[in-house]
Amino acid sequence: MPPGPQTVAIVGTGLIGASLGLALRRRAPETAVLGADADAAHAAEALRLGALTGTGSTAEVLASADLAVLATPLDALPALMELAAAHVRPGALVTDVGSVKGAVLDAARVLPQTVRFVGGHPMAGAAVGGPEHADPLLFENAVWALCPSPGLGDLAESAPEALWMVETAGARPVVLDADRHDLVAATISHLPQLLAVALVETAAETGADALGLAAGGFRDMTRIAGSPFSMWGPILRDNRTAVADVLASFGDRVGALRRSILDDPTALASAFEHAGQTRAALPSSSKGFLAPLADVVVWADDRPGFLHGLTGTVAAAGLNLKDAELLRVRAGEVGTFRFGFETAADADRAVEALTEAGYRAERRGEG
Ligand SMILES: NC(=O)C1=CN([C@@H]2O[C@H](COP(=O)(O)OP(=O)(O)OC[C@H]3O[C@@H](n4cnc5c(N)ncnc54)[C@H](O)[C@@H]3O)[C@@H](O)[C@H]2O)C=CC1
Ligand SMILES: O=C(O)C(=O)Cc1ccc(O)cc1
Repeated sequence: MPPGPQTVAIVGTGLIGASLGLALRRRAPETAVLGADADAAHAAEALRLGALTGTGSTAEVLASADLAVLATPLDALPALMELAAAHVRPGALVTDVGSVKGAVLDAARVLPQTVRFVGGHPMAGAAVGGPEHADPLLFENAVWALCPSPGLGDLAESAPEALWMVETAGARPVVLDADRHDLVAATISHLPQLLAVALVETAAETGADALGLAAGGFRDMTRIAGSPFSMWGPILRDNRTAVADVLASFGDRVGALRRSILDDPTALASAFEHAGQTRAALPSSSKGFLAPLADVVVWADDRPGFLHGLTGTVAAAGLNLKDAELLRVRAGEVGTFRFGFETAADADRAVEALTEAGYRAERRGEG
């Protein structure tokens, strides 16, 4: 891992900022992490949770930083770039966590030549904001997109602090250009957010009885429908061109599905088959699209302490759980858990230890 900075400043200590602080404090306790927030209660809460080693005004923390992370909603960034231009020390690196990158790289042009900027976007989050929902493991195994300013070249040479931050947070850096990032984010993040909203609105328009009948599929597809507009409004504004293009292509696809439902069952079947194959090829066990983890599936028992015993067995075998997911559960019925391990050997050992302890556990997938 590249060497870390002495002092990190996090401006905006909400969900993402405080989660990053918690992860850095855990993995790099020698690094000072200073925080500032327009809402003093958020900075105080992040400090109380142990995500920060100190707090100060935005200008103060920016002036102390070797690495400054802007973790506010997107609409605050242009003014914060001006503040960073006035206060960040020469030689320091500035980054952000915003969900759109082209507009942020434009705003970063006010930084002086002596201050480097790399746009960042962790591909992990939650539908609720605020430091009270912070989680040190939020970024574990997630992809973290990095979009360097023009002229920076290889980040390992020009901005190792950015790679250090991502890796220390437990995430996997993916370097790409801002335009490509914004088109991909429009497709795999901004479109799904809009579809979740549209699905709920469509069902609500059909009537309360429709929502009452909704099953797991509707729930899965609409989990993010309630994400805060205070975050999504600026995202959709800053990425409106790419989002409008992606919505138009999606509209064409919906139109084609409608035509094939009415007159072309073969085309409909082939769309299902192609989508099924494409979806199956996604590594289910990593949060992003990089190297998959090795999976173990464990059948749940409806008894108190089940999960505690399960994770205890894995820990007692000296194995490091990288990811966990409840796969199927309905009220009053048992489900299955998927556990992800870094290597196939770890996953095999977990199956052995769990089976010995009386659980039904199996390896899944080829990983
Ligand atoms: N929540 C999510 O799932 C993800 C969010 N992001 C991006 O991260 C950014 C932050 O999101 P969250 O942490 O979820 O939001 P949040 O609402 O939990 O935190 C934002 C914090 O910034 C503070 N703030 C607002 N304006 C400020 C200013 N001018 N100066 C200092 N502090 C200010 C707020 O008081 C709040 O504490 C957004 O730009 C979003 O695009 C990226 C990936 C995932
Ligand atoms: O909760 C989820 O599944 C998300 O997809 C969260 C999320 C929201 C915004 C981003 O820019 C990145 C990730």
